[in-house]
Amino acid sequence: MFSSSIFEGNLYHLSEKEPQRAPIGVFDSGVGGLTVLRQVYEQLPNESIIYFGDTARLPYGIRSQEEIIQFTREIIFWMESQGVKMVIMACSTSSALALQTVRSEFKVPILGLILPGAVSAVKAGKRIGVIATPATAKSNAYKLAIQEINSNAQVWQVGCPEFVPLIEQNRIDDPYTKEVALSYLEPLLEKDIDTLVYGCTHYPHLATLLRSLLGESVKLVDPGKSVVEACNQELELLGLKNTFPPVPTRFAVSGSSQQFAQSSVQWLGCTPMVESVNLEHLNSNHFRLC
Ligand SMILES: N[C@@H](CCC(=O)O)C(=O)O
Repeated sequence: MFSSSIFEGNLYHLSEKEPQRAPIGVFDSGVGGLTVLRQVYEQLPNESIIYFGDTARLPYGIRSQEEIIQFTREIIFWMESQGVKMVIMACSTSSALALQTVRSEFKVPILGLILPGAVSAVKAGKRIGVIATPATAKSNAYKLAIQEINSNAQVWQVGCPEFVPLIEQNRIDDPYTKEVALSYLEPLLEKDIDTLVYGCTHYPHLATLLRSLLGESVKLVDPGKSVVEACNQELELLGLKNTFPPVPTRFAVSGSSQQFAQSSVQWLGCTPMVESVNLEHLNSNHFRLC
């Protein structure tokens, strides 16, 4: 039953009595992962979730690969200690720059956004634009994954350094955000793209604005939706789907819990209880030994 899992050779040996009841860990640098959480609520309503936002260290998109790998390790190490049965990297930057490295370092299955997003992009079109953080765009992760699936697909990527800070500051309706969005989309519109991939989980928060600038003909691909579909399949394959009533989502951040509670209320529709978690004590020593 396990043999067709993509985690073959890296199986999570669950020792608890009812592993299905364990939560799924979902993480991002900030509120971006809430767009993935929304998909989890829609597609996997029975699952319990631990959401972590690394708000003390965002934005990730201008960090080095070494930093992103280290932050990702610390978060997954913490999530494992909280007993998660699976981790969804709800962050394209971590998925692009850290997934390959950390997947072999942990027992817990870890899902990233790039491959599921690329599969959906290839189904949607052939002239594909990707908007992403500078680190993700520079990594070429989406472009390589898309062209590996369809070598005829044409892919143009644009790094969008201003989007994450604007979204985290809740400046979505600010005219300046529209100006910035137009400058990022213009080169893609000139290429006559038929599909646009949200190469960062923060960007679906700009869906209304982006749709108004793109017109109706360009298809929007949300890798967050695709990774949750993949998660559903993995849970099924591993016999880990929760059949019990879920517990309320636990929210944790590395920065100010109050600030996160305030900024996430508009996306969640309620004010969450948010814990502050200090990942510093998990620092390098443990990982140097790995
Ligand atoms: N949500 C982001 C992280 C962006 C950032 O912190 O720069 C991503 O998907 O890449």
